[in-house]
Amino acid sequence: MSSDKSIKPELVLASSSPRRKELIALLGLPVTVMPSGASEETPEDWTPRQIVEELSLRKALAVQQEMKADIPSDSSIIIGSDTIVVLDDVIMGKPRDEQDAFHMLSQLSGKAHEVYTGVSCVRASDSRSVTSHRVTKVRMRPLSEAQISRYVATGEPMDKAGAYGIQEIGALLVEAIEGDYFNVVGLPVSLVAILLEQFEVTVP
Ligand SMILES: Cc1cn([C@H]2C[C@H](O)[C@@H](COP(=O)(O)OP(=O)(O)OP(=O)(O)O)O2)c(=O)[nH]c1=O
Repeated sequence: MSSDKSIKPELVLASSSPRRKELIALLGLPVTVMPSGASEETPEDWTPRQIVEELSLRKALAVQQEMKADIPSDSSIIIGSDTIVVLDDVIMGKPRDEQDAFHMLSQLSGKAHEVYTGVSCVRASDSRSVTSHRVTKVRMRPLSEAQISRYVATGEPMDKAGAYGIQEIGALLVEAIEGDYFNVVGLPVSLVAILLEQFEVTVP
């Protein structure tokens, strides 16, 4: 056994997502949750990669600014994340209302799309940041209008990009995925582990 000289910091999850909270626990480090009030507005001409990377950094930096009011622990690392669904050149965030959810699911029906998730880690003490993203391909089975209506009526789509949750009833709509499942759920945990290595933080 080698001696463990790695740093064990506190993680601060800059998110209100219950899925991200559950997933980050897999890293086995102490976690505090501080939802970020950062704006999710982006310019029309940004690429999917730009959107998820910039927004994840924006969310983490907003929480870092808030933490300055408290006494920041030097070893705290703030983690921000953002997920979008991309169908050809259509970018889908969370639906505005049930009608929007129905429209998104009608577009996704019977086709493959990409889920982009950005992750940003910001060190509280000096604002050093590392940011990256992952892409997962998801193919949905063809859905009838009645099936989409019934799914929308469950209320599940409303807080999720692309109006579905692969980890819940939305699993029944998905035919195949290619890539990181956790990326679709909203936090690619192995990418978080890779980014944390940049701060000499090792996790199992
Ligand atoms: C595609 C898909 C998305 N999602 C979720 C992940 C994200 O929580 C959400 C996309 O919205 P985001 O804006 O990425 O995140 P959020 O508003 O839920 O939380 P915060 O900004 O505070 O971190 O969609 C699923 O839970 N399952 C899925 O299958």
